Amino acid sequence: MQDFHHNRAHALLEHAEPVATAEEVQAAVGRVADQLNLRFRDTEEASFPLVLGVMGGAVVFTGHVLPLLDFPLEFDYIHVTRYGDEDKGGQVVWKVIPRQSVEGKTIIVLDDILDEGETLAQVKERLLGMGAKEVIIAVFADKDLGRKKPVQADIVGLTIPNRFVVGFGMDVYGYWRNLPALWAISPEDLKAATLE
Ligand SMILES: O=P(O)(O)OC[C@H]1O[C@H](OP(=O)(O)OP(=O)(O)O)[C@H](O)[C@@H]1O
Ligand code: HPA
Repeated sequence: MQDFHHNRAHALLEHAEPVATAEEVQAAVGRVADQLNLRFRDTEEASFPLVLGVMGGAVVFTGHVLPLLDFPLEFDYIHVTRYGDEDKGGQVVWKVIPRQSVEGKTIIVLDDILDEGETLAQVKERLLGMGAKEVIIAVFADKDLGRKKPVQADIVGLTIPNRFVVGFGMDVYGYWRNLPALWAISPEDLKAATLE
């Protein structure tokens, strides 16, 4: 079984093409942090935003961006998924909803990728429905689909091509969230690794 996963995970990377190096990834994280710091610097209101990381993909991005933020904040996570171990999105499933009140709060939602936008559209709608004052969406990567999405990100680290990508928290069939750089998986390798 271990051999199976080892081989399958490596086969998926065999023809992968680089999308962003580890250095470019870190530069993108820095840009997101700079924009958030600018937005929350010297705000008139006693702004104390609640940062919500959207697990599981946002775990790496969140871990890198949080220490770069220089304003007081509180942090929690939500867990929402719609891809599971697939390369195509399905229904949005909420595994963990916000565990504290969001009422009246400014929320910063951190996620790894805005792809078709279904996940973050639902997240934003739900948070606003729960009484959040404002929802600011910051994503590490925005996939250029060449069409309008149901939600826009307020802050984007990198705009990436319309390819299935992996690394920096993003997985392919559950593998390779741990890669420090971003790679596009070849469609043939994606197909070959599909389990019946
Ligand atoms: O814009 P969309 O097309 O909705 O896709 C974006 C979402 O897909 C990924 O989550 P996924 O469902 O793969 O779960 P994960 O975070 O556990 O990887 C990613 O973390 C985003 O939350
Ligand atoms: O391109 C992607 N890669 C990994 N996870 C994703 N979730 C949405 N799009 C992607």
